[in-house]
Amino acid sequence: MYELTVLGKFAAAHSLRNFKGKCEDLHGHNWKIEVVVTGTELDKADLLMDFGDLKALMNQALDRLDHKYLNELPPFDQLNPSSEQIAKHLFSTIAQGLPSQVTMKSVSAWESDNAKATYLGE
Ligand SMILES: Nc1nc2c(c(=O)[nH]1)N=C([C@H](O)[C@H](O)COP(=O)(O)OP(=O)(O)OP(=O)(O)O)CN2
Ligand SMILES: [Zn+2]
Repeated sequence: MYELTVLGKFAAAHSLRNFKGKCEDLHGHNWKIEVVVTGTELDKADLLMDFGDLKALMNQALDRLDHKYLNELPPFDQLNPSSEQIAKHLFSTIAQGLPSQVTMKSVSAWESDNAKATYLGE
């Protein structure tokens, strides 16, 4: 089994609905994102998949969030833009673009240097 990890980042504003504290107010974060995929079959170049292709898929998903007010952007107009929901959203978005021999393992969203949420699938 092989595992690849790529890192990305985006900056955005959010507010957490029903959060009884300061995070209910509008504020922003520089999220750091970790995407981890796995698979067993290597291609003719002995790659599970090209890091560049995986980064391109990730960055396409992150570009949609970058410098936005997340609460106005689907699905976060309905779901709270917590780091948990951001990780889950990126997991399903990026998974749709993976080649058939590659499986999404996890997406982690670091909200600060010392706090992250990870989505591992159902
Ligand atoms: N499990 C989660 N907990 C919290 C989330 C989250 O997405 N998942 N998000 C927040 C807020 O976004 C909030 O902005 C974080 O604020 P806080 O915890 O106070 O952290 P700070 O960046 O202000 O750093 P300090 O450690 O307090 O200095 C809250 N919880
Ligand atoms: Zn926040």
